[in-house]
Amino acid sequence: MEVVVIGAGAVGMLVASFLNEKFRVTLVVRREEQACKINQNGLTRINIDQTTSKTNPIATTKLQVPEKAVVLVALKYGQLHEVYPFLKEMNNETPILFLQNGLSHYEEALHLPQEHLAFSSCQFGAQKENDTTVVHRGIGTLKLAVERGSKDTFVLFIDINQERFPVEYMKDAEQMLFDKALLNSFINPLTAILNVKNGFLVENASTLQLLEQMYEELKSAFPLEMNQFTFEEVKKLCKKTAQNTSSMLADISNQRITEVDTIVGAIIKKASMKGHQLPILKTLYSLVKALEERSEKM
Ligand SMILES: NC(=O)C1=CN([C@@H]2O[C@H](COP(=O)(O)OP(=O)(O)OC[C@H]3O[C@@H](n4cnc5c(N)ncnc54)[C@H](OP(=O)(O)O)[C@@H]3O)[C@@H](O)[C@H]2O)C=CC1
Ligand SMILES: CC(C)(CO)C(=O)C(=O)O
Repeated sequence: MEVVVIGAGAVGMLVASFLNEKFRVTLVVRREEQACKINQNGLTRINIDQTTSKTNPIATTKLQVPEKAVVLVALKYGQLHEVYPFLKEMNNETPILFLQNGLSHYEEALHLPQEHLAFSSCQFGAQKENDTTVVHRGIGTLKLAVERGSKDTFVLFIDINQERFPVEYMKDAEQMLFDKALLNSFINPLTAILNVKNGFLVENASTLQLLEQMYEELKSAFPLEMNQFTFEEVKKLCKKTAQNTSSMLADISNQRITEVDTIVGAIIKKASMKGHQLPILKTLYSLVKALEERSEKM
């Protein structure tokens, strides 16, 4: 089986490096410079135990997918619109797996013509060190839910090292994405605003209290949806990815537009449709927007 990973950022490089231990992997990158570096030096993954693993995917800037390949989309939400036209024209039998956080891409992806479509919720931490090196910053499950088509098409992760890269198959893609957007709403805005790593949020008494208050606020807006969602899960993810720079903090630090709309904005919208206001989350949303605006002016 061949795998094509579109996007060689933190998640794309980490996932490609694990999959390349078993399959032929092509990484579609945006910059020629990154393609050359990966083709010359390979891809290096720094594992949690500080050991390194080297693989040799093929890197290219050409968006091409061979027959019988599975396509993984590892772009940020805001970058998806650049590849939708290509995905639409691709063979209908080519399976696509989306790896984004947030909710907005769910409905959009459903309009694609492909017969096999899946979504995932990545609970690991990944950080891009440079164009050829990715740091695994927290072992966490990659949850995968097949939205349509056959589950067998997406068994590609099954033989990957389960200790370092656990995978869990989920039934309901929309619920899975919603749960992850909730988790990200706790972690991402606060880490971006305070410029701290994920672990800080549960080590600091004031941020821990704020997380608890956010949990109560969200629970009163989504009592049924959060039936199985405990505060322990939030703490667990902060601890598991303690050393990670959240993707939102990485965006703010690099003066890029964040995914706050598809994550926090989408949760606020859902709550408001049910007649609930989320004052704490709305404040965090505005603060992240303020940081984005400040970057634009710099
Ligand atoms: N980082 C993390 O720990 C986690 C991230 N996620 C989610 O995973 C998704 C990806 O995030 P992450 O990997 O951190 O993001 P990054 O910004 O690190 O990676 C995005 C990559 O996409 C590349 N890119 C942009 N446009 C194109 C294009 N048209 N064709 C090919 N490549 C392109 C960028 O290239 P260039 O470098 O040239 O700009 C960049 O390397 C997000 O939705 C995020 O929320 C989920 C869990 C954990
Ligand atoms: C899992 C977590 C919180 C890791 O930082 C993440 O999803 C992100 O950074 O966007």
